[in-house]
Amino acid sequence: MLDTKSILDVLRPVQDPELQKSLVDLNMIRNVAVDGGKVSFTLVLTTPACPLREFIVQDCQKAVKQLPGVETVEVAVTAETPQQKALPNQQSVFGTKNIIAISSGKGGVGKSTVAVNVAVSLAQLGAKVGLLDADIYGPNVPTMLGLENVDIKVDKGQQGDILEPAFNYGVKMVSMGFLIDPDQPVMWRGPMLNGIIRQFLYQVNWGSLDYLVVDMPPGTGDAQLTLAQAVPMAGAVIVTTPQTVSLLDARRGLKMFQQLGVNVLGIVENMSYFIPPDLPDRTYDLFGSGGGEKTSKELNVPLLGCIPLEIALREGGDSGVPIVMSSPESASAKALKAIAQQIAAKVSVAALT
Ligand SMILES: Nc1ncnc2c1ncn2[C@@H]1O[C@H](COP(=O)(O)OP(=O)(O)OP(=O)(O)O)[C@@H](O)[C@H]1O
Repeated sequence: MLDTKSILDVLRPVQDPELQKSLVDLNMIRNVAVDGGKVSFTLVLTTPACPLREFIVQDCQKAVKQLPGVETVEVAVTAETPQQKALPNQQSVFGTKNIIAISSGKGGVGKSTVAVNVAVSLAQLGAKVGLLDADIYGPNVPTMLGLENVDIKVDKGQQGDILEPAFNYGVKMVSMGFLIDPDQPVMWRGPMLNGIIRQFLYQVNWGSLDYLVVDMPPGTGDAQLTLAQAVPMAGAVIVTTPQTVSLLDARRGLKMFQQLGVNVLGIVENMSYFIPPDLPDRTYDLFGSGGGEKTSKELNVPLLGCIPLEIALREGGDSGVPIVMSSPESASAKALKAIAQQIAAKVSVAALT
């Protein structure tokens, strides 16, 4: 007989491919209903950006259709992102489930480009997303998000000033660029960093967020230390280019996060190959190839993806319309979206294991 129990029994062997556990045991199958031959249930994923969504739905449908008498299987998909737990000396950001640092050993490798496009991709996929631009030396996130000339509002709260984040493309954002005078010499900025990062974590009206993406300053310095000590980090992503120097710097960054006890989610190789706009079928390895893959194998961390060098990606940054918005079908937008999904999946696995 078709009933809730028989449906759950047949779904029990279906596993979440990342967590390698039964969907039923993980409480990811809910609201099972049977109406004659019509079966329906809700699949609750661990991230709205799940890269394997279709695959899991198909697995579920296949399993239920084995039962005699089943005519149709309707699967409603939702998500509940798990929350990263704080260590005893850390203070979580109220309402924020996961903090992800986007870092690089060296400047100019495309760290902000990755941070912005990953944040917008996650929002496009239905996640609640914040972006904290902590890059004190080159805070270019406001330009890339089309928020260059916004005035941020400050609310006088009982516990001090609370900043209202700027907002575009589904992403809430604050930037060092809002607080520092662009003409101020860079050497005066370092000592302010710790205080501003804390202010950006705890005195911004972030609301509820699945992911707070942090665009870190390049290198291995104070910002990384402040963040790792203050808040529970879901993980760090290291952006690099295929050049040898850049990869060496990436290795250093990776070791630093590992020493700070921060889970390194993986490496992103940017500017992997060049796609000429007039010859989109041709690609050129301008900086050599395979470096990211080699480093990921050597250091035993995943390669989350490779992004081509594309003129439209730079133009998207300059014009304030990220490429995942303006040209979602371009090679770099597809790579960035897939990277965002990989990051989200790895964050959920880390929180649940
Ligand atoms: N794959 C790419 N294709 C084309 N242009 C790119 C690509 N990645 C980054 N760029 C461009 O390179 C420049 C530097 O990128 P970005 O600002 O993201 O680097 P960064 O590592 O954050 O630098 P900084 O250290 O100054 O913060 C930008 O103009 C950006 O648009």
